[in-house]
Amino acid sequence: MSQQDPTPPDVRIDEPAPPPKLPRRVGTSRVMRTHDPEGDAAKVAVLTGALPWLKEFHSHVVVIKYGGHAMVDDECRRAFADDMVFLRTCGILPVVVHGGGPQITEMLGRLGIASEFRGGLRVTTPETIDVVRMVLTGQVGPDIVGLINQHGPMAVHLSGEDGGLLTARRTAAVVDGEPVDVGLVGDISAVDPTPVTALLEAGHIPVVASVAPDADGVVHNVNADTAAAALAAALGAVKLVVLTDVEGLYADWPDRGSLVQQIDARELAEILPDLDAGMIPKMAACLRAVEGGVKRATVVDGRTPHALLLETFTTEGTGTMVVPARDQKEGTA
Ligand SMILES: Nc1ncnc2c1ncn2[C@@H]1O[C@H](COP(=O)(O)OP(=O)(O)O)[C@@H](O)[C@H]1O
Ligand SMILES: CC(=O)N[C@@H](CCC(=O)OP(=O)(O)O)C(=O)O
Repeated sequence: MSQQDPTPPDVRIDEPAPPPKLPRRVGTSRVMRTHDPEGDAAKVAVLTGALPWLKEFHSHVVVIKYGGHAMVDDECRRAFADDMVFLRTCGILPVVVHGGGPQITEMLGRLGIASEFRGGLRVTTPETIDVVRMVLTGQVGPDIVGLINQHGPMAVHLSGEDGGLLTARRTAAVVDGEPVDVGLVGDISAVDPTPVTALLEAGHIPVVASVAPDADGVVHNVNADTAAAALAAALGAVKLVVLTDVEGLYADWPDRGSLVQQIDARELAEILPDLDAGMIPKMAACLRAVEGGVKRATVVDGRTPHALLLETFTTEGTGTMVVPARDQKEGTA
């Protein structure tokens, strides 16, 4: 080291040493934080803005239809599970009805069976129903339960076959206004909500697969939107949220230029016959729920993590909301 350079070799004067890392809250150590009044005000606004909705939904059932197309990636699936636990922890009673259309199609493909849809419903042969039942009750449902239960043993899976929950009646698809036979596909003719209410009372989050026996015990494939709507009405749910792979209902499909924010049951009934395949069972389900006494039914983009929280706890919401027609609202007020 020269006389002109008094700096000891182990000290670098050009890069100041980083400040010591302080634990945020340990004993009496000081806690450092950046002063950010605007950021804090925004956080407070979000929290206080949620209050009316927490009050509105507290102790009420909210049915969430979780579509197979919304189970896109691990982040979304984890966010969905977090949201269910969030609702339950807030004192809201979430009931999940799940689909699994893409997962069924994938399994059928692996087994060399082609998938065909008519009017948004899967053509279901006796061979197909076995796969539908296996995928929904043996794969998709338990996967959802597993994710939720990473927070604690809350979720319990059941299907429409369990405890007499759902009874199906064979139904046809509607294509160009005409009924078309699609095999072992059912609509819901009866709901006995007891198995679900018992789970809710025990503090659980019921997760329901949409297969159901008819009056003779023959298992039918029920579109999950349809099952969710029937269950929401039977449970007296305050809200139905349908998570899918699109932002909501577009008035100008397939251009996606104009998303419908809110539509009432009467307007929806008018446009329903003109909708395209995937949206028919979905919007018919929203209509059925609202006509069955559910105050609002919303179609939300499940590919956006936590879209459900945004929809539930903000006044602006997100997606497309179906509300009762004005005279229906007055009649039920
Ligand atoms: N008017 C519309 N607005 C939005 N999406 C529509 C419309 N008409 C048809 N669709 C289609 O419906 C699909 C949603 O239905 P589907 O694929 O059955 O969903 P899921 O699997 O969630 O039940 C959308 O991805 C879109 O391709
Ligand atoms: C009759 C009918 O179409 N049943 C559906 C049931 C699953 C479902 O509805 O799944 P998504 O919600 O993911 O579409 C099917 O077989 O695909």
